[in-house]
Amino acid sequence: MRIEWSHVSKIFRLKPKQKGRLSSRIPTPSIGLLDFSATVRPGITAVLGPKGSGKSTLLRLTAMQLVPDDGRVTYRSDDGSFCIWSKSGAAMADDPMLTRMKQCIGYVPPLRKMDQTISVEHSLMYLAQTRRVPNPKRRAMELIAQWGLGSVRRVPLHELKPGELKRFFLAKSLLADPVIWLLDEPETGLDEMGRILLEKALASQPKHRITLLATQDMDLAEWASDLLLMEGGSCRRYGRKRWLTAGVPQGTVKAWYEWMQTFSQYLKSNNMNQ
Ligand SMILES: Nc1ncnc2c1ncn2[C@@H]1O[C@H](COP(=O)(O)OP(=O)(O)OP(=O)(O)O)[C@@H](O)[C@H]1O
Repeated sequence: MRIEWSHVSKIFRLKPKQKGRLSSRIPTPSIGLLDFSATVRPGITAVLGPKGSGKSTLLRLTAMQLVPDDGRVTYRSDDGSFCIWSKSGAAMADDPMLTRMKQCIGYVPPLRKMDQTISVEHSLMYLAQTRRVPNPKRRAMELIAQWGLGSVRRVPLHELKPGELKRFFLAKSLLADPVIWLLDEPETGLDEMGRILLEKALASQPKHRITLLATQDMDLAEWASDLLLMEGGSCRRYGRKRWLTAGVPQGTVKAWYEWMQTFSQYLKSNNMNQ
């Protein structure tokens, strides 16, 4: 499997606020992605970049939760078959190829509150059934054990502590054993046990899986095989971690990332002075 993004753009248009109310005047555009092109292969790709550089937009779009304004995402299988997510593709909402592809994607959103009264166990079993996972009860129990949720399996989702909820989201994203695993800042709200279990899952991930790990945590990014650096909604750099980090004396993702940011700031200030 490969994921190819070709000239993908996503612009959010927010109505400007006026005296605390939404005005009907011209909306302010905000760049989510701008002419983003890249291709990723199986392995773990750390998606890095400053706040607002488009990491979450890239993941939500790849999870088919957002529709691109322009360009397309191609999910290309090893047998030559492919599936395209684009504005025109999204119009065919019940396309069986897209539905099948969506089932191959596990997405972990940034931490958010849940007001659901369903228990951890029932929620996982129900979701496994709706996704037609074989033997839903067994799969739910496997994930409860894998993510250390045994003691809270009968607890309603709205009563979970943030760390437990994060582990629940991680478990849920893996229900259908996804070929594509999208993690949006998984470190946020994660407890100590969750951190250990997440690192274990990254270390033992199946060879065919593509994991996109959007993170601000440079230690977590060390688990990646590839690095993708974003800036202003575009791909600034993509490549093997070992080659990119070989260019900095410390040889770490943190040092490479800081060096790239210094370089960016230098270029920006140089352009402003011209
Ligand atoms: N739903 C939305 N409505 C309006 N603007 C949005 C929306 N989602 C993202 N944006 C804007 O798009 C840009 C990219 O945001 P995005 O969240 O993708 O960046 P990010 O790199 O994930 O940032 P962070 O590290 O803060 O999560 C930002 O300017 C953001 O304000």
